[in-house]
This record gives sequence, structure tokens and C-alpha cells, in this order.
Amino acid sequence: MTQARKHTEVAVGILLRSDGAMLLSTRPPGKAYAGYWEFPGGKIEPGENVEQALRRELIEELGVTIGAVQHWKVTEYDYPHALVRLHWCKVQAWDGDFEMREGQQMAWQQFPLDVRPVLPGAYDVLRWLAEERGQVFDPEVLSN
Ligand SMILES: Nc1nc2c([nH]c(=O)n2[C@@H]2O[C@H](COP(=O)(O)OP(=O)(O)OP(=O)(O)O)[C@@H](O)[C@H]2O)c(=O)[nH]1
Repeated sequence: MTQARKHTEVAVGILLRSDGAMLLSTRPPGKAYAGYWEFPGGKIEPGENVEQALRRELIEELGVTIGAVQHWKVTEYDYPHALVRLHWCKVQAWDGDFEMREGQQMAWQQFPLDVRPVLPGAYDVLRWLAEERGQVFDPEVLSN
């Protein structure tokens, strides 16, 4: 009998600067897909809601304390290592200076993105973000 895989719940932040740029960062060494660009975030721990998890992760990873969180989309992605459910939140206010506390790189990005490779679990949201701006996100371009 096949057992249903359990979802890993993940809180992800789309930090938006006033000029519309989005913050992407690389996955730290030692994790699955190390070096791939993603939106900052991480797994929701027992007893946390999406917002609490996101607030904790962004302090741990980036050293910033986020303000209001706008729940935006929920997506799923089936990786060989995990079936993830991603809770995407837009964030337009934060306090503190960015510090890459896990040895990542960060980049403020507009479309077309100039970083790659990007984590495939972020493609849907990148497509929607591009659509909101009347632009196109083409994942094919990223795999070149
Ligand atoms: N942060 C983030 N995770 C994403 C994105 N897209 C995506 O598929 N994921 C997936 O969501 C999961 C997030 O887990 P993580 O490993 O970053 O979380 P974490 O920091 O709590 O990990 P740890 O407990 O292993 O240290 C990974 O399986 C990752 O592949 C994204 O844009 N940002």
C-alpha cells in the first residue's frame, strides 16, 4: 500500500522594497538545493502559525524584524526530498539591517531576474508576481 506523503509546511516571505524590487537569497551550503536562489523563509514549527514562523525565520536568516504580513498564496511542490506546502506572504515593512546569518547571498530583483538557478518551488509565485506587473517570468530562461 502506498502511504500518502506528509506535507512540510513552509512560511515564505516576499519582501518588497518601495521600488517594487523583491528580495531573493541563496540556500545555504549543506541544505538540499544549496546555492539555489529562493525567497527567504523556512519550515513552520509545531505551535507556530505562518506569521510567527516567518517572523522567526527572517530574524534567524537575515537579522530583520518584519512588520505587517499579507497572506497571499499557498502552493505545493513535490521534491524528491520533501512534499512542501508553501505559504507565501508579502511583506513591505521591516526593521534592522540585513545580515546574512547563514552565509547566504542576497539580491534585490526586478523582472527579468538576473540571478540563477532559482528553486523550482518558487516558479509559480514568480509567474504571478510578474503578471501583476504586466511582465513575463520564463523559467526556461533560468535553466540556460
Ligand atoms: N524558503 C524557501 N523555501 C522554499 C522556496 N521554494 C521552495 O520550494 N521551498 C522549499 O521549502 C522548504 C523550506 O525548507 P528549508 O530547508 O529552507 O527550511 P528551514 O530553514 O526551516 O530548514 P532546516 O530546518 O532544515 O534548517 C525546502 O524544501 C525548500 O526546497 C522558497 O522560495 N523559499
